[in-house]
Amino acid sequence: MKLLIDAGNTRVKWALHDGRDWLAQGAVTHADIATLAAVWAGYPIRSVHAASVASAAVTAALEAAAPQPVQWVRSQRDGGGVRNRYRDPSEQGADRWLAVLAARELCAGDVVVACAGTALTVEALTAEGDYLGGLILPGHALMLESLARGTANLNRMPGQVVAFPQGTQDALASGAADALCGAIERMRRRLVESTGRGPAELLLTGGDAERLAPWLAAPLRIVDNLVLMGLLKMAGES
Ligand SMILES: Nc1ncnc2c1ncn2[C@@H]1O[C@H](COP(=O)(O)OP(=O)(O)O)[C@@H](O)[C@H]1O
Ligand SMILES: CC(C)(COP(=O)(O)O)[C@@H](O)C(=O)NCCC(=O)O
Ligand SMILES: [K+]
Repeated sequence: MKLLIDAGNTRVKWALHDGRDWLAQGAVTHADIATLAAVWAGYPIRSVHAASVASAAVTAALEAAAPQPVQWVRSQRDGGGVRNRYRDPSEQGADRWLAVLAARELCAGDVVVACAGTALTVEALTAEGDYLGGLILPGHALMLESLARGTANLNRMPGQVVAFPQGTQDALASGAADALCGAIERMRRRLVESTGRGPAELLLTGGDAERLAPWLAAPLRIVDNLVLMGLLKMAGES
């Protein structure tokens, strides 16, 4: 049985896979990583495969909780039928590379991969397996927090997402939605323009995927734990 771990900047997501099925999964905040040791001790785990974009303290806590040595995965130049066009893959968050690898498994055609977590990342992958690159933006919570912190008047709850906001709370909610979804839709349009083909698929994952989905133009597919799926793929090949 394999333990797969995706350590993001807000939460650690994990899952167990026995070679055929996903058996268990969970998510904890950084403060609760130590509680995972007792959970994982209940399973016959043979190997542990993990990706982290979090702090050294988080990776150390995961190594302490894991029942086997952790095999840390990093972004690569090539693999799984994908060529990474990032100038320096060692600079890139492993979660981004793994989401793209998983997208390659799920979609045969051109695809935009949006991971809505602490940050929003938006990746462009062609049918030929060219991962062209991607965007990094503040995620939904960070965007609102930065406005609350950096201004005198915007520390308030967001309202409704509407076309023409006529109050501060609606303006905040709608601004965040347009920034996040606008970035995704612009990337989707650029990918279509650069390939000259029909519409690209959109895969959406991360803790805010359900929040963003209603604001995005269809068609789109929400995939839970895309990064863990990419980890499983890499673990199988290693
Ligand atoms: N149970 C939860 N705990 C924390 N954040 C959550 C939860 N459910 C949804 N979210 C949302 O998901 C975001 C974090 O998504 P996640 O994919 O876990 O991020 P990361 O990979 O950066 O750790 C938060 O900013 C929050 O808006
Ligand atoms: C962009 C990220 C902050 C996203 O992190 P997350 O929202 O998943 O916590 C992370 O992938 C990261 O730190 N990347 C390094 C820089 C890069 O990918 O170019
Ligand atoms: K992300």
